[in-house]
Parts: sequence; C-alpha cells; structure tokens
Amino acid sequence: MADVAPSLAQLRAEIDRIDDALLGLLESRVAIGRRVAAAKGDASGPYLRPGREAAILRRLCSAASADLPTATLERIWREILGANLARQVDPLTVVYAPQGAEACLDLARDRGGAATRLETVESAEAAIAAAVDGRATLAVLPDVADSRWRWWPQLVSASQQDTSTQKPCVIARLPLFGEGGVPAYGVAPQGPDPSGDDVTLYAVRGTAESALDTAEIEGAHWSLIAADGYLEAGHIPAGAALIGAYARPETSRSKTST
Ligand SMILES: O=C(O)C(=O)C[C@]1(C(=O)O)C=C[C@@H](O)C=C1
Repeated sequence: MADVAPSLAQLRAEIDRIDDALLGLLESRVAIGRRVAAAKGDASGPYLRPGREAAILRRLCSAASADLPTATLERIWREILGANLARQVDPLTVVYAPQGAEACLDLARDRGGAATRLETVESAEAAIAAAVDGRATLAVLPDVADSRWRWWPQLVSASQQDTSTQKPCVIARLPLFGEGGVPAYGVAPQGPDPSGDDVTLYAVRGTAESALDTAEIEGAHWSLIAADGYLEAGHIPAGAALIGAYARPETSRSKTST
C-alpha cells in the first residue's frame, strides 16, 4: 500500500508536540538561572559571561544542520541566554548608536534579548559611564577602530587611574556570527571572559605599524592594537593598557538544504 502523506492537521499536531517538549526544556534551563547565581556566589565574578556564551554558540552552531543558519541559532540562543541571565540580575544594556552606526541598537537588542532592558544614550562617555558605575550590565558602542566616535581612549584613561575598582573593559564584539555591516562592541565593568578563541585589544604608547587607530591621550600618542588570542594583563607589552578581549567573530553559515 502506498504511503499516505500526512495531513496538515497531523503535521500541526506533531509541531505542537515538539513545541511542548521545547517549552519544557526551556523551563528547565531557565530554572537553573538562580542556582547558577548562587553557585557563582560573591567571589566568583560577574553574572554576564560572554566567553561562555560564545563557546555555547560555537558548539551548537557546529553541531547544527544547514537547515538552521548560524544567525538564526544565535538569535534564538541569545534570547535563552538573556532569559537565564535575567534570573541572576536585572540586565540593562546602554547603547550609543550615533549616525552612521544606527545598527548598534539592533545588535544590542539581539544581544540581550527581550529580558534585557535597553536604554539609548547620546554619547560614548555616557555609555561608558553607565558601565563604570555598574548601572549597565553592558554598554554597546560602535566600531572601536572608527575615528568618528573614537571612544577607546576613555578606556585607556580609566586603565591609568590609580583606583582599585574594576576598570571598564571591552568584553564582546557583536554579533558573534555574520560578517559585513558595522560591528558593535560591548564594554562592561568586569574583566574579559575567554571563550577559547579570542582577540585581545590593548593600547601602546607611540606609533605601531599594525595599529587599528591612533590617538593623543593626555598629551601622549597611543596606538590601538588587536592581537590574536586571549592575553591577560601580564602578557601584553610592558606599559600597554589593556582595553579588553572578545570572542573572535565567526563566519556565518546561511545555506539551506533544498
Ligand atoms: O554559565 C554561566 O555562568 C551562566 O550564567 C549561564 C548562562 C547560560 O544561560 O548558559 C547565562 C548567562 C551567562 O552570560 C552565561 C551563560
């Protein structure tokens, strides 16, 4: 007897069963959020862990079939990660999206998901200030290498200040998957979180051939450098200012099967 193609009603019933299973799994995953916060305790550092998030996304994207484009997976999992983070803190992303970098707003929204409050500010100073005083979980700023809104010197100045408080650092580049378009950078009042495949940003006094950008900072000439790998403060050149580190962006895979 020839196979009878399932009816639309049967296929929808199957989709409903899968949705119920997904919901159950999502509930279980999100329920872990408060336990994760307790496990982190006071001493084990910040709640937002961009390195761990990048490692999760890379693992899932390399396991997924071509029917699930990486950009789609990143969107879905950013919502899941954001929902879990919101069980640990009340996340706030502060965004500076000037003319020419309006996409920062969408990148910030996609990054934090619906569970993260979003606030726009009128200057890079205001965004970084929100990260310095701890009001924002993440400050999202436009391309670090673009002189139109050159904000990295503020992180150099902060790093030179003689305070014991945590300096603001670049901890993410947005998005993780996908090339093209103006990238955005995430700055937070915490040290960078290694993902296993990272880029470190630091600044050195003087002119460097490989500089992404240069600036006069408090009377001295500085160059911004992007180096391969995760370099801790002790491993960047002597006298350099650590700007941060972020998961190396991945090329997106968007093909779909036919
Ligand atoms: O692994 C952690 O530290 C978590 O807080 C869990 C989790 C997740 O949902 O997987 C949530 C937020 C962090 O930014 C990273 C990962």
